[in-house]
Amino acid sequence: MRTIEDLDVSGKRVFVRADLNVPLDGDRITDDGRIRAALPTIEALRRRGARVIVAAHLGRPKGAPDPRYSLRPVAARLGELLGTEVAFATDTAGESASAVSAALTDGQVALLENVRFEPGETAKGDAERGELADRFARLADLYVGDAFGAVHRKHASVYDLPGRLPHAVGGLVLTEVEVLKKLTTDPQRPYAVVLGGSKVSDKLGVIDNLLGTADRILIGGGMVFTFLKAQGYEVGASLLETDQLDTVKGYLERAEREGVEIVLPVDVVAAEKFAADAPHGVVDAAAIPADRMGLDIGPESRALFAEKLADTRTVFWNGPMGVFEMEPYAGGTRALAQALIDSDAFTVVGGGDSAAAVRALGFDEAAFGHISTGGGASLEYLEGKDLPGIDALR
Ligand SMILES: Nc1ncnc2c1ncn2[C@@H]1O[C@H](COP(=O)(O)OP(=O)(O)OP(=O)(O)O)[C@@H](O)[C@H]1O
Ligand SMILES: O=C(O)[C@H](O)COP(=O)(O)O
Repeated sequence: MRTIEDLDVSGKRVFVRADLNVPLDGDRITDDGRIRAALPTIEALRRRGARVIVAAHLGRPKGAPDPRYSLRPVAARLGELLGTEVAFATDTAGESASAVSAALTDGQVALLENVRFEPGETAKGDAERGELADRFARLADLYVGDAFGAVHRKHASVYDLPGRLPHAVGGLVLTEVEVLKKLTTDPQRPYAVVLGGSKVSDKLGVIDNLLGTADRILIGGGMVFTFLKAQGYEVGASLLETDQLDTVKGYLERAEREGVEIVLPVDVVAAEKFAADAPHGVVDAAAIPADRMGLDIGPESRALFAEKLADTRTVFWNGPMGVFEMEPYAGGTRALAQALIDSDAFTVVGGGDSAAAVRALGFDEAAFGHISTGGGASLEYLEGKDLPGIDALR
């Protein structure tokens, strides 16, 4: 793969696909980690006189403009971090984008509005994605793929556009891949993987592959309930992927056959509703009341998870253990982060929300081996799957 050093960027318009999918509270950015991670590539291009057009997605809007998912606050933060004004295009590949791109001078930076406001970005059909990629291609001379968190998405700005412009891989993608490679090629053992979060169906598939490589798999977060249900327990109003129950039963059987330990919580913090002020309490994982939802792993589970991590040499963690954004359900994630710090393992934390949780709960990033910007992306890398956003850059 060509790197940005291999491109002659001076005076050229360079389309940089970054992952700026940051958590927001209204229009306030609650964690800017992904914006910071995108800076080195943008700064390197600016220094060399490129006209930088940054494109990114935010959340999962439905292929049409939606003010809740506007990247405008991200443009402002990016400008603050770069110490220069960032022009903002109010559309993604329309008149505003063309005008902003045409007005850039050497070293200037612009951000396009959320690429997922265009239905073509996430379209299944090649033709529809291709049509949008053609419009993107008219905005720029060169392409740099640096959105590590989105490389597992076969989307127009990630997968189709690089085929239409001379392209290179960005430094963030290179760094991420280098670290994750260590986990796929002969990790030091015991090797444990901790899975949580809420994108359950996106992430369950990784377990199939992990059963062949990890020694222990610890399950927390919203992922727990599909496992508990598969074991025959009631999970009340908790997050549940009913159509995955058979798959999960298969994982549990295979784990047993192959001697891989799957560690599930023994207690959970269950609440009457998805709210910080809802009545809540610790219940047995095998007896979640019908009107309650599990929003965190309980104290006994935290101790159990810490014990299962204490002797590990390598740990990959993706997905918060609970709804850490609300203090009553942050304890599990806090305890897990502490257990990783207390172990002697090489630790990799993957995922936008997982990394945000570590920072929001006040941990020092340097206490972890690596904090990856990719959640689903890093899992798919570990699964050994083809990543469209990397394949397209080869
Ligand atoms: N028990 C639970 N019920 C519902 N939501 C939960 C539960 N536990 C954790 N979550 C939520 O999971 C979300 C994070 O999940 P996600 O799978 O997106 O994590 P990530 O891998 O770090 O991020 P990404 O894949 O987006 O990079 C958090 O917002 C958290 O509130
Ligand atoms: O948050 C992420 O994992 C990436 O930004 C990709 O987002 P997506 O899961 O909505 O494609």
